[in-house]
Amino acid sequence: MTQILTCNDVKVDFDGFFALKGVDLQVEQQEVRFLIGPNGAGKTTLLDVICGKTRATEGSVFFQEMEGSIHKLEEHKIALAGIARKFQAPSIFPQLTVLENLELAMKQKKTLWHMLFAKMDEPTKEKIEYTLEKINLTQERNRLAGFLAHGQKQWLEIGMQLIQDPQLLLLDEPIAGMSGQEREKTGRLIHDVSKECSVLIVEHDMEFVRNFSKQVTVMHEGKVLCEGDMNTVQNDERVIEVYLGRGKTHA
Ligand SMILES: Nc1ncnc2c1ncn2[C@@H]1O[C@H](COP(=O)(O)OP(=O)(O)OP(=O)(O)O)[C@@H](O)[C@H]1O
Repeated sequence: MTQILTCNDVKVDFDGFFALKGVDLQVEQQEVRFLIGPNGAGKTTLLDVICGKTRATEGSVFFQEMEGSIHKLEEHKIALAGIARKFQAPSIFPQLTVLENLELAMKQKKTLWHMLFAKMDEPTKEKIEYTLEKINLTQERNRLAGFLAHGQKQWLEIGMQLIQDPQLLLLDEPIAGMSGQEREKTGRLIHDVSKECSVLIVEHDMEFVRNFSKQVTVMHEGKVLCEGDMNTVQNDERVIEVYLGRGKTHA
């Protein structure tokens, strides 16, 4: 398998407080990687570094075949290079339909001329149909996004990222607030997505991780504590200590 992302010794210093103290992480092509760990472990900060929202103080982040580390690139350049980030709060346009939201997301990569004057060509239409199908919203295409159920809004947002053809999708607690059925559908969607792009997910819900993970990376106090399948990490003494040692029982 080819690596798509390599983080080497990534450190983040917030005015003297090191949120990341030297993180090494590799993600392979078509991999779904879960990132877990107690509150404050540095999971979100790591996603922020990868997408360019936060600057690493030290270390490097290599993406695909790109020359040099991407950690000094601006956020929009990293997005253009193929790293998409879905934040916890949906950023869909509630007053537009599902279809219009996807059209808008697709146009983000185009020129101003295209955005204003170009009609949707056949490949664009096909792409939108394909994405609608993938995120399970074909039937909802003409509904205003604001009226969608919570889970559907999250899927639309994932669709708006996917339509821009990322090679790596970063998700921060994608199932927060979802019903059991929505979680199940989201898990399947993520695995479906991974056929086309790698997915790195921060998640606290251990049942979801257990059900949908292959490889899990556990972070603790700004470092990677251990890696492996869920069975391996759950039985790792260090992991038991950081979860149970702090009175947490959900690992
Ligand atoms: N902008 C910032 N300035 C100062 N400290 C920060 C900043 N952002 C995060 N931190 C601190 O860095 C540490 C890591 O935070 P981070 O949000 O990455 O952890 P996390 O593992 O995602 O936690 P959670 O699971 O609670 O979301 C925390 O102690 C947090 O308070």
